[in-house]
Amino acid sequence: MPAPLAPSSPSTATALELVGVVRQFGAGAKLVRAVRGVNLRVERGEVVALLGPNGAGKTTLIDMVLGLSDPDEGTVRVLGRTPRAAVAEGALSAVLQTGGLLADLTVRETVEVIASFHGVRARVPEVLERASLTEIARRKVSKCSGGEQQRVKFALALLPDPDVLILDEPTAGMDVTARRRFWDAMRADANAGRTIVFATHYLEEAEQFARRTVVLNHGEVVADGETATLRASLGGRTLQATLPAAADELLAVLRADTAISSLEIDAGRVTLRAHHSDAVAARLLAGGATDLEIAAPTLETAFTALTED
Ligand SMILES: Nc1ncnc2c1ncn2[C@@H]1O[C@H](COP(=O)(O)OP(=O)(O)OP(=O)(O)O)[C@@H](O)[C@H]1O
Repeated sequence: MPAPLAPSSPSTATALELVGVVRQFGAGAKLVRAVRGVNLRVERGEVVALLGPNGAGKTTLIDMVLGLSDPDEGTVRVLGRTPRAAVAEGALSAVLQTGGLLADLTVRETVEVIASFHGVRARVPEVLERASLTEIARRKVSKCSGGEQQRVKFALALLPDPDVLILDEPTAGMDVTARRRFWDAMRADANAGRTIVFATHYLEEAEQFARRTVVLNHGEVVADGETATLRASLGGRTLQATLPAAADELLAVLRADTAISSLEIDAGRVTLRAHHSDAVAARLLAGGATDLEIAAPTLETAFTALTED
C-alpha cells in the first residue's frame, strides 16, 4: 500500500490554488452566478493583479480565498491548507475595503493593540516603518486621511508576517500621491518575497506593480498571463492621422481591412486600433493622410477588448 502523502510544508506548497471554484447567490429568477468555475494557481513570491469591471466577482473570490465564505463547488487551498487554517497560523492576511479602525486610538496604539493580540509587539516598529507610518504614529486614526488609514490596515495585515497577502482594492478613493506612497510601501514588501494578490480597478496599478495579471469578467477568468504580454497581445496599436479632404476612398479601404479592430472619426482626424500597424500606417500615408501618430498599446485597450460585452 502506498504511504499516505504528507501535507506539504508551508515553505514548499503553492501559495494559492483554486480548482473549479463556484459561488452563487440567491435562487430561481434571482440567481447570481458570481464566480463560475475559476481555476487559479499562484506560486510563492508572485505578485498578481486581479482586474475586472464592477461586479466581475473579484470580492466574492477574495472572500473565499480568505475563508470568509465557502465555495458552493470546488476547492481553495492557501499554502496547501484551508484558508481558515492559513489565517489562524498567520500565514495569510488581508487589507480589505470594509472593516473599520477605532477612531480614538493613535496609529501606534492601533498597531500595538493588534500586535498584542498576535503576541508580536516586538514587530511594531518594523511594521510602522514598512507601512510608512513612523512619522504619523502619534496621530489619531480619526485625523488620518483615507490613504493613511489604508496604510494602517496594511500595517495590521503585516503584523503576523504573512507569506500571502491579499488586498481588495487597497487604494480605492485615494488621490494620486497617496496611491503612489501606498504602492511604494507595497513594492518594498513584494521585493522581500511575499506573495501578493491584489484586486484593482486601476489598470496602471496592474501595469506598474504586477508582473502577472488575471482578468475576471462575469465570474470567469478571461485572461491570465504576464501583464506586459497581455497588453501587447490584446491591445493592438492605436494610430491617429488627419484625413485628406477627399477621404472616401481611403476610408473604404480602411473599413474593409480586417486587421483594424476599431475606427472612429472626429473633426477630420481618424483614430483606429490595428494589429499590423506598419501596414495600416503605410496605407494611411499612401491615401494622403498626414500628421500620423502611433501609440503603443495600453493595458486599458486590452482590458476593454476583453471585457466589452
Ligand atoms: N451577498 C450577495 N448577495 C447577492 N449577490 C451578491 C452578493 N455579493 C455579491 N453579489 C453579486 O455577485 C456579483 C459579483 O460581485 P463582486 O462584489 O464579487 O464583484 P467585484 O468584481 O468585486 O465588483 P466591484 O469591483 O464593484 O467591487 C455581482 O453581481 C454582485 O451583485
